[in-house]
Amino acid sequence: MSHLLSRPLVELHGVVKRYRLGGAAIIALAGIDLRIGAGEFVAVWGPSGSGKSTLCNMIGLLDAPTSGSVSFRGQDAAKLSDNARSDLRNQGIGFVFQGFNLVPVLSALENVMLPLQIGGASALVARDAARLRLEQVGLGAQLTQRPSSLSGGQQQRVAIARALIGAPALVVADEPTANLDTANALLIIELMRRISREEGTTFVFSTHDQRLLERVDRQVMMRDGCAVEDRLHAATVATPLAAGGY
Ligand SMILES: Nc1ncnc2c1ncn2[C@@H]1O[C@H](COP(=O)(O)OP(=O)(O)OP(=O)(O)O)[C@@H](O)[C@H]1O
Repeated sequence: MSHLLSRPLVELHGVVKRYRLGGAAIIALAGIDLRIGAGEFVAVWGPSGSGKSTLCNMIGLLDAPTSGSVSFRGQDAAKLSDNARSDLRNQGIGFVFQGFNLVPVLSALENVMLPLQIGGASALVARDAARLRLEQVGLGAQLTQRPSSLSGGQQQRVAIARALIGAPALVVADEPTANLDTANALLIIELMRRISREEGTTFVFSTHDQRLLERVDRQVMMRDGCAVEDRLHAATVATPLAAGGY
């Protein structure tokens, strides 16, 4: 789907993020303009320190820019109260992290149920929805297992199921494959892309692994806080590795 034709879900205008470290100013983002449409599958690529995580935090409304604006579903995040911004984020955006961030004492099912229960859903409703999501990511047989008994790839699939449990329009994944081997990294990307295609969910993930870029529709290349390249790309589909993988 073209980012020029599709309705923008996220819009960044002139986004600058500056940090102070001692007396020095660090420019993490140097003025980013970006429009991400509904249903796009986007990789943010760049070397260490180029600003990928900072950009993900902006897109996910986890952090505010020093200057410039970030809008989600047409709403300028800076013009919302803290509560309204949290509501917008909680209802519209799911997150996946490099370290999976699962609760160790909870089962896979309980981990995925958690966001719905925090949002006020009954255990019955949350359990049914979580089971469906875990089946969708190929973990229907691992519902009662704790994270420590799952592989890294399986833990990240639980985290993806958890990110999707509220049916968000956008999933932001900061280096979701950094702790995985290549085979599992590719499976995770294929899984996210399949869900994006099936449900129209927008995915934005960061990576420093260039090999993953051929699996995405759009590549945003970061260098020194700037988006130096933003291009559409005909993604390679279904590899033998991914077929039947989960
Ligand atoms: N909280 C912070 N305080 C000070 N400087 C920061 C902070 N967060 C990020 N930076 C700096 O901003 C720049 C961009 O960091 P960022 O983490 O966004 O890059 P990255 O591309 O995600 O790097 P990596 O691949 O290593 O995670 C770096 O120079 C980093 O040191």
